[in-house]
Formats: sequence, C-alpha cells, structure tokens
Amino acid sequence: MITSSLQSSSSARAVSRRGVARRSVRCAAANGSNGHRTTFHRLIEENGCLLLPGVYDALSAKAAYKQGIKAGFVSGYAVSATVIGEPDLGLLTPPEMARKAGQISGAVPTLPIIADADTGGGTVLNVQRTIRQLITAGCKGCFLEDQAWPKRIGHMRNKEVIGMEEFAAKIAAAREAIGDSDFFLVARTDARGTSAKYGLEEAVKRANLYADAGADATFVEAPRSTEELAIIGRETKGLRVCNMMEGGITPLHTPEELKALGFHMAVYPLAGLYAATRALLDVYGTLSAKGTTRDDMSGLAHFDEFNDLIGLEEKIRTEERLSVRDASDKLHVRVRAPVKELN
Ligand SMILES: C[C@@](O)(CC(=O)O)C(=O)O
Ligand SMILES: [Mg+2]
Repeated sequence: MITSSLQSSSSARAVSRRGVARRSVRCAAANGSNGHRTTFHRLIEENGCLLLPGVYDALSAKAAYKQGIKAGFVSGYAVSATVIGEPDLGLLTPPEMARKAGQISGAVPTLPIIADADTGGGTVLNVQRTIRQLITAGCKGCFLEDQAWPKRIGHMRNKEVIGMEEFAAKIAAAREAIGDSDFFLVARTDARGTSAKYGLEEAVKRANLYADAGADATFVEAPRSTEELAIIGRETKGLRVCNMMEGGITPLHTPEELKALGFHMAVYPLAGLYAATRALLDVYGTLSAKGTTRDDMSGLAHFDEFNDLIGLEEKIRTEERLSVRDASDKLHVRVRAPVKELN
C-alpha cells in the first residue's frame, strides 16, 4: 500500500545525511523551496491549478498569449520536432533548448515560461550549466527528470530511471545553481512508466524524496487512471504537476478537475504542436492535390489576423517615429540635429 511513511525511507535519510536540507510540506504555493517566492508560485496561488500549454517557438507563444494563456511550457518533445525534426529521444541538446527558450521569452516577455530540461544533460555539473543557461534565456522555471540515458518520451515503453539518490543530488545541484533567481524547479519521475520494474509506489517515494531535495514541485509522469492521479494527489508532498498528453496514457482532465485531485499545474505540452501539424498536413495536402488554396481558406489565418498577431502595425509605427521620409517617400533613419556648440 502507498503511504506517506515512504517519505522516511532509508534513501531519503541517505540524501539528508549528504547535507540536502529536509523541507517541510508546502500545502499552498506560498513560497519557493529556498524560501523565496517565484513568478510560478504567484501564478499557482492566483489560479489554483495553472494551465500550462506547450509552446515551441515565438509564434506559438504569441498565439497562446493572445488567447489569454498565462504561462507556457517549452516542451522538449515539441522543440525537438520543430527545431531538428527528430523524435524526443534525447537528441535535442540543452543549449539548443536554451536558445529556443530565449527566442520565446524575448518575443513574448509577458508570457512566463517553464522549459523542459530533460535529464539536465549529464552529471550534476551539466545540470548546473543547463539551469544557468535557462535562467539567462529568461525562463522562469524548468522540468528536470530522472530518466536514464538515452531518455524517452514519458508515455513510451522501455524507459529506465537512474537511482533516486543520484537524481536527488541533481535536484540539490539545480537548487544551488538557481540561488536567488526567480526560477521554479519541477522534479519529474518516470518510475511509473518503467513497465515491470517499478510502479506507482516507487514513483511516489521518489517524488517525495525529490521534494525533500529542493524541488518546488514534483511531477509523477504517466499515471494510468484517475484513481492513480488521486493517489499521487494524496500521497506526494507539496506542489504537483500533471501532464495531459493527447494520445498518452493518462486520462485528460481540466485544471478544475485536477485541482480537486490535488494538482497545481496542468500541462498540455503537445496540443499546439499537434494542432499546427494537423493544419500543415491539411494545407500542404490541399496544395499538393489542387495546386491552390483558393477554394477553401477556412483552415488558414487571415492576412490581417496574422499581421495583427505578430504586431506588424506597432513595428511600422515605431519605424515611422524613428525615421524620416525623403521626397520619393523612402524611409531613412532620423539623424539627430548636431548639438549646438557652447563657447
Ligand atoms: C512533457 C514532455 O516531456 C513529453 C513527455 O515525455 O511526456 C514534453 O517534452 O513535452
Ligand atoms: Mg520532455
């Protein structure tokens, strides 16, 4: 049976012995693991259960923000697919993720983002470098997972996890790298999905150890039923993340339903990617078959709608404010009048 007494397992004690401070249970989103309040603690407090759709580039982030989304998840699965055209099997590198996250936060600074740090890229040293790169890129948090290399998609078979103490040390390393930065650390365990080897009990045990090691929230990946979600909501400490992947193992729920089950963040990592992919397949199929889109443009954004989304008018106004037109109506950079010399 799963009970919270698992929290005092010998593994947890071993990590504490190594100097990782034991944290008290955080029922509400009041403060971060090191006592300070991050953007994501505030957002969770304001929203109860924060909806976090996946965004994978500047455009998808702009679309999400325009539709009233308050925060985004930069999905490793989606960035791997869109940047290098590869499945989410650890081929995307941490600097590639940081670069994409930086483009997103630069384009939509009003949309706080949490990036997928996957396994952190190697040892505790790689984890610290990855965290610092994500902070520099403007991210407000990350997910770090305990999968063994090579990592796999959370809802795939044949996953492996590293030792729980080894991963707790990575969480402690991440916490140290975060310092006082406004950065929310989510510890993910993939133990539930390791077929015959481990089950939900192991995943709960790991989540609690990772909370003790310094994570702001925990994320048990790939629960198989609403009953399992309820167990995670009851048996794990502190703030909890839930992954809602269309076509995955876990039944889909709204943030309100997940809140009632004890969760604080509802991630829909692939909804945008899958919607865009459907639209691309459809329009290229139409072009391939008919050679034109003129008969049906219902699946396309309108010219004006698109230009509005990416802020064309505002850029034109800025350009005009900072430029002058010559006699032939060409724009030139406005040159400041020379400062009058004082004698
Ligand atoms: C959430 C995810 O990590 C996919 C997964 O492994 O479940 C992502 O990259 O979107
Ligand atoms: Mg991922």
